[in-house]
Amino acid sequence: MATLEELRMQLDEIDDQLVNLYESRMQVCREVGELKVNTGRKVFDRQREREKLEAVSAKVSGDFNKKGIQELYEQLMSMSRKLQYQQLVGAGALGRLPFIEVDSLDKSNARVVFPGVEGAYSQAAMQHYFGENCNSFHVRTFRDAMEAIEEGSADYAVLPIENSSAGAVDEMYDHLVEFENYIVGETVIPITHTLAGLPGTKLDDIQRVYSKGVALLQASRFLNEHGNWQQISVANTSIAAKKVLDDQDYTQAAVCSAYAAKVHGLSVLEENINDVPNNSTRFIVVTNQKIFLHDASKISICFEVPHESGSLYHILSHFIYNDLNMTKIESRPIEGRNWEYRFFVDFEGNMADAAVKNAIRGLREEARNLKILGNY
Ligand SMILES: O=C(O)C(=O)C[C@]1(C(=O)O)C=C[C@@H](O)C=C1
Repeated sequence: MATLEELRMQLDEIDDQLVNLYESRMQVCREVGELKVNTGRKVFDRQREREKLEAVSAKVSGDFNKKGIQELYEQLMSMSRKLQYQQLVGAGALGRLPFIEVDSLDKSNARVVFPGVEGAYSQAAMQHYFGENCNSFHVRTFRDAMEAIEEGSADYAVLPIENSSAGAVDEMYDHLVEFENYIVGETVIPITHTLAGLPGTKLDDIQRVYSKGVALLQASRFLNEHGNWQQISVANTSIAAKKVLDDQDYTQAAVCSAYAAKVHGLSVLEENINDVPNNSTRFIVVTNQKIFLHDASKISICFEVPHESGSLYHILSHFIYNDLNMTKIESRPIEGRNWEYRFFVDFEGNMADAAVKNAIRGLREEARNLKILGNY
């Protein structure tokens, strides 16, 4: 029986041949790449890849090896595609950037919209990004704000996208797909909820608590200590505060910021009722123009993948191969297609970087309905 050393020597010899063959194969793929640059033919040829996978698996025996050779060839062909995308980018075949680079945003002349009413967290985020005295107005819902941007009655909207404890604001992800609006900035602000009521309200008198659903969730520990309180979701925390003021009802309270309580003449009945300390929310700044700041460092995209094994894995390999750091992934159901999902990915980079152009080229060919949501 052969020793381990002898067997390893045999493997080394086989691997030398494999490495040489790999290099030869890639050299031919490079030539194919040149041909594609010159003819404008697409890099990804799904039909050819399918035929290749069938052909190679027919040449080996046994299920285990059939599966193995298919996986190996999927990888090989994915490497050839990436090489060819690089060639296309190198030859300038990407054409113009889909977004226009700008040096700065004209914050002082901008008209900005935020959802909710005076005192909303979105207003605080807006002031944090655009300055306290920015020219602003408010609308009721996130959708209303997206519409105001799309139709041009505002230049920018400030909207929540993610909370540090409650996670993604799902509704915003769907709006980013639906509307032709793009993310151009982001800002994170601390979120400290209070329980607010009419001056003189006693905790024992409270029967109903109003707030945005996600804010009720973030204060669930405190609210659950008062299990008899009915929790009612409204469009916004500041709208909840306003409702308590308007109704003049001592059995009602709102979960909102101390600032919203003050603006609406309510008393803070209980301070800081967050479940977790350091609760904060990330807000995005949205506009209807395809622009990005020259020092932008994060890109958000969304795409769909064919409903088949390995498709997400292959799409994500474009980030790995181009050395791009993926910072977030979310999925949302695709409307009308049960159990199929659209993916949202954030990764580090600037649209003008070669690595980013290269990855986007690959993603555009291989994913379905790729949309660049913004570079900021
Ligand atoms: O045949 C081509 O067009 C190639 O570029 C080669 C190759 C491969 O590696 O075999 C690579 C990418 C295509 O999607 C199909 C096949």
